[in-house]
Amino acid sequence: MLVLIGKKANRLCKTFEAIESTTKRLEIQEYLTSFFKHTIELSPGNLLETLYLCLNRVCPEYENVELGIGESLLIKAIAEVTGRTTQKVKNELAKVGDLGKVARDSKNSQKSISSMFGNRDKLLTVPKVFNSMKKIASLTGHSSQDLKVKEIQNLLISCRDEEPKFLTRSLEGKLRIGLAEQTVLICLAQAFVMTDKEYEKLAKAKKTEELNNAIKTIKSVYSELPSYDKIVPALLKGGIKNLREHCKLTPGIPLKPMLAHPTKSITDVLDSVEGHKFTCEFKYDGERGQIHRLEDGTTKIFSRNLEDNTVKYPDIIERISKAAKTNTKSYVLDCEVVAWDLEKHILLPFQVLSTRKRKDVKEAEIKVSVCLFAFDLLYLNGESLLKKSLEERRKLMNDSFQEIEDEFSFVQNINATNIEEIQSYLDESIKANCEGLMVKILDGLESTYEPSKRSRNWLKLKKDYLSGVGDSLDLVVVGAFYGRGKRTNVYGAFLLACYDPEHEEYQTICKIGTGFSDSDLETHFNYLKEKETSEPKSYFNYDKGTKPDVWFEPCQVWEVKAADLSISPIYKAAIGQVSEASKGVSLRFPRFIRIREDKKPEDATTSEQVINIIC
Ligand SMILES: Nc1ncnc2c1ncn2[C@@H]1O[C@H](COP(=O)(O)OP(=O)(O)OP(=O)(O)O)[C@@H](O)[C@H]1O
Ligand SMILES: [Mg+2]
Ligand SMILES: [Mg+2]
Repeated sequence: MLVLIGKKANRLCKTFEAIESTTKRLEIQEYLTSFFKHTIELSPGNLLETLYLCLNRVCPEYENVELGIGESLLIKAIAEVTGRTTQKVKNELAKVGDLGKVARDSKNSQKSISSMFGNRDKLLTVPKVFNSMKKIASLTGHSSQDLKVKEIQNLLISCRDEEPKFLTRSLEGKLRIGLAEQTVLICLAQAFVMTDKEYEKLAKAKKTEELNNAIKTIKSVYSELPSYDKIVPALLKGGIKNLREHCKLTPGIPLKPMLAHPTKSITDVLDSVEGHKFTCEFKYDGERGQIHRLEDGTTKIFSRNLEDNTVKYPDIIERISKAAKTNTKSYVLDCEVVAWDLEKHILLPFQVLSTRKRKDVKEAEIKVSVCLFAFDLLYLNGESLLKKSLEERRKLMNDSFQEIEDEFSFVQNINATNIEEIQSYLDESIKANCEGLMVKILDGLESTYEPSKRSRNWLKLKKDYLSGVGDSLDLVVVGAFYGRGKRTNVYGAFLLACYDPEHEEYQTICKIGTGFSDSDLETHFNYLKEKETSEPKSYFNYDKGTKPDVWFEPCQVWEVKAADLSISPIYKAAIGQVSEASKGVSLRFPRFIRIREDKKPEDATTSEQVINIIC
């Protein structure tokens, strides 16, 4: 069992070490729960900061502050603190593949600094590390690079033992100790239950029940209100029992959107919804928009990834108050923003929307008009609607908003019942420039809004994949091959990977050279050449036989269509999970569709989703 010694940061570091050294879920939970318990008992004021350090973040996810300090800045700081040349640090990195380990080894082999370990004032503490990281993440502008290096150096100087490793990795934004957010939530819930005085007195079965209930509560609260800034103080004040009361869906704080499950045929769909009342809606091809109207009258719009898109859509902000009826004061509305042809009154494809500017958009200069298609209402006038049925939510939405021609509309839908009706509605949706249909259960417990879940109560049915893979995949570019012939000045083909959150690694899935226009290839080359790394990242799972000419930092997600999936001896997606241990999955005839600006590498298609497609 873990020995907790020394000051707080070192204890946290020891916990990280213990977590990293095992892959057993229960052991990981035991380490972290015990650490949280100590923190709650001994220094509750540090709990929030501790939690953020575990999650490798400095603020709620939706504020989108990226740590991600570039490799070259870190190398510079490490070199200066340890008295090595940057070249030496780079050489080490090429050998070891993990800048964290390089920092630790350089630091620990350096004798002159060791005298500092005796100076307790210089030891790292959780608040010191957290505040420095927050400061580093917020620095911008001309002189910020130097200031960042200085701040990093200050931290590194005070590091000892394994601290440089975890600190460096955290600064890179890649802690990677195998600690998923769901695990952190579980441990937080357990720690609060276990520190309750009454808990020890309970019988064993009752204890298990309490723990399970607490975990359920915290997960559900977090998906409605993804902000530890709100949750941790509420927990410290009223414990887990009162959490739901203090932390509810709040306009202004985006919730993780409900996601849909892919299907491959109409009979698939009908099997799934059998016995339920359901609805078929057009599936519009634009960008998701979660519109929040706060009590104070402010309006905000958030993307699928909880990014604040308010400045991108001044036109939407302006019109939404006309669409809301007089009695509609505060709300959260789930919509799709789609490019719109004002003259012909028709939908335009996603490609048109993607040309719209992202920042500093002035209403008078907007070239791409959009129409808003509302499909769900999650909050209305001070009340969360998440637990209501879709039928009830839809009725409230229809009663609270009014359509405005060319600007705001409810999604088109019918309550079909048989294959023929669904087929003809699917054809109609394609004619209208939509991607296909969304089929949703309308009533009963299965029709509540499930934040962040890829639910079977929402099914997507796309036209072109009825007989193929069912859906496109969103994959990360991890490497490239130099082009030949016409493509000599750019990369000609790329190595793609899916993401496995369980092992925190990117697993290669195919080589792709099709679907690119000449201008696509140029765009990709110009963007990706800056992202080349000398060695593959240690968290890439690949086979030597597929080694590309250059490797990249994982930085971009591409939507890709494929004709089929097959078992492969050289690609690593879902390795060992669909066939023999040494085999993975690969895509057949992959074709590039578009860049997914709204997804980060870790939001890419997961190996579990790949398994679902192939099985
Ligand atoms: N009627 C609708 N109801 C719900 N979502 C809709 C509707 N019409 C369009 N959408 C869009 O479809 C998306 C879900 O399908 P899509 O295949 O585009 O997902 P995605 O963005 O690729 O994400 P993922 O592949 O992870 O599900 C929603 O996030 C939303 O943006
Ligand atoms: Mg879409
Ligand atoms: Mg998709």
